[in-house]
Amino acid sequence: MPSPIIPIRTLDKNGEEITTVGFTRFGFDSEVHLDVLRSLYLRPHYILTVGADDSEAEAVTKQEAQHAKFTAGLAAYQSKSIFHPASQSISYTTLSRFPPVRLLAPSARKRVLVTGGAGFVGSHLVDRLMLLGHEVTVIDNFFTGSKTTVSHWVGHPNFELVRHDVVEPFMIECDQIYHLACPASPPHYQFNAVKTIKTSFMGTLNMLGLAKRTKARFLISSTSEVYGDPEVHPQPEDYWGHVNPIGPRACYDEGKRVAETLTYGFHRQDGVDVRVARIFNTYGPRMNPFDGRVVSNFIVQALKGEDMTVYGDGKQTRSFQYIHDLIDGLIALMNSDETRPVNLGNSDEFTIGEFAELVREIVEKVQEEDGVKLPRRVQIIYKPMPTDDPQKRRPDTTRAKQSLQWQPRWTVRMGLEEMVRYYKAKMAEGSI
Ligand SMILES: O=c1ccn([C@@H]2O[C@H](COP(=O)(O)OP(=O)(O)O[C@H]3OC[C@@H](O)[C@H](O)[C@H]3O)[C@@H](O)[C@H]2O)c(=O)[nH]1
Repeated sequence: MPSPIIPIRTLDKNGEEITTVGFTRFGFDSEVHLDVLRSLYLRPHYILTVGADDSEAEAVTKQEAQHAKFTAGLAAYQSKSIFHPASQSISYTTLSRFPPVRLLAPSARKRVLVTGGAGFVGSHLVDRLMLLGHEVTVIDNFFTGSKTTVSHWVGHPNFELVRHDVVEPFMIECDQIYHLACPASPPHYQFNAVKTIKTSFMGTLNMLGLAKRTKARFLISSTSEVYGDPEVHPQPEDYWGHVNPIGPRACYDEGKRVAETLTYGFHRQDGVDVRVARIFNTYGPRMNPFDGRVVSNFIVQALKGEDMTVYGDGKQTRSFQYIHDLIDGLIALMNSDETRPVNLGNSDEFTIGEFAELVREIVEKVQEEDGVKLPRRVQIIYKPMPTDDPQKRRPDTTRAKQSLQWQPRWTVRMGLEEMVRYYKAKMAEGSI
């Protein structure tokens, strides 16, 4: 894989530079250059909009010049978008070349189904699997996912995108199933609680049925929410949890709990080869800026100069993991022999109040680097605490370390900086 140069230095928790993500483990090579991955999601945030006096051609020329400056000659594998404020419209161009993918021997190439593959986590998994040379089919109902997250692969011979809702059966021949489909942000999953439970239960039932027939290995994305408002801290996998079965979060918490129960039912009864990832709070580029979760809310608020909304007194805690660490963990788990549930999360724990201050500081730093003058410092304001909001959360990742030799590498600061740059680009193109 060529290693193009993008002038961003990312240091891991030990101060070592991160140039690649992934690793060879359990006979599966998941390593790709970070710069190649970035070229799929990180647009230069200097995207120009068409000015009142600019023709579209002039705007494109200006945009290309800025683009070349930022990427130092690297082809960014994304369609270009040009925002026209006067008509509130956006023009997309098509890609002239797909990102280069590894050439694998047919015996090494896997046919992988990713449900929810146009979502935040799914699209990053798709990028990785595609760059590694596998054949990927995405099914998504686009309730919270978006075609734009995978549009750079549409038309590629190794890729297929299908609009499909997992509550209906789906037939395909495949070797591995990453079952990620389900809204994950509290406002989204509470929007239609019955549909969320249906998705968790019937979607998982359908995908397990498919795994049984095809003998594909099945991985489900479960969640730290199965621990509810935990009485044990940090949370190991053998903690059974503390969930309110009739509260507003139950559609998701109990939905995922029953999905895990189904998964182990098929495993014991039918010998389906299963993997269960309990994912803790994760953030990164392509997270829907309006999905209502804390990281996207805080960054968007700070970038727009609006007050940052802390719910409750801000003393509740969360531990935030960067998307690339999660994808490393998911791929390692899928290819390992570990059939027990595995926590995937970062153990760097923050109170939400502290986290708001950190996000504000990072947004200010990036704005300063870009020469943006802020009219005033954004304020942190307090709003009512949502019902049943867990008071603390931090993963015990001993099992992931022992079984997968996996530990998060990204510092929260590094991940946040990248996400701020991503959202700046989104704002520049008018989509935030
Ligand atoms: O604007 C906001 C948004 C959220 N918050 C608070 O920040 C904390 C984190 O909230 P989020 O909505 O980001 O996420 P939660 O931890 O509640 O749920 C998440 O848990 C793990 C995943 O499986 C799911 O993606 C999601 O359900 C909560 O205490 C919430 O009340 C704010 O203070 N302000």
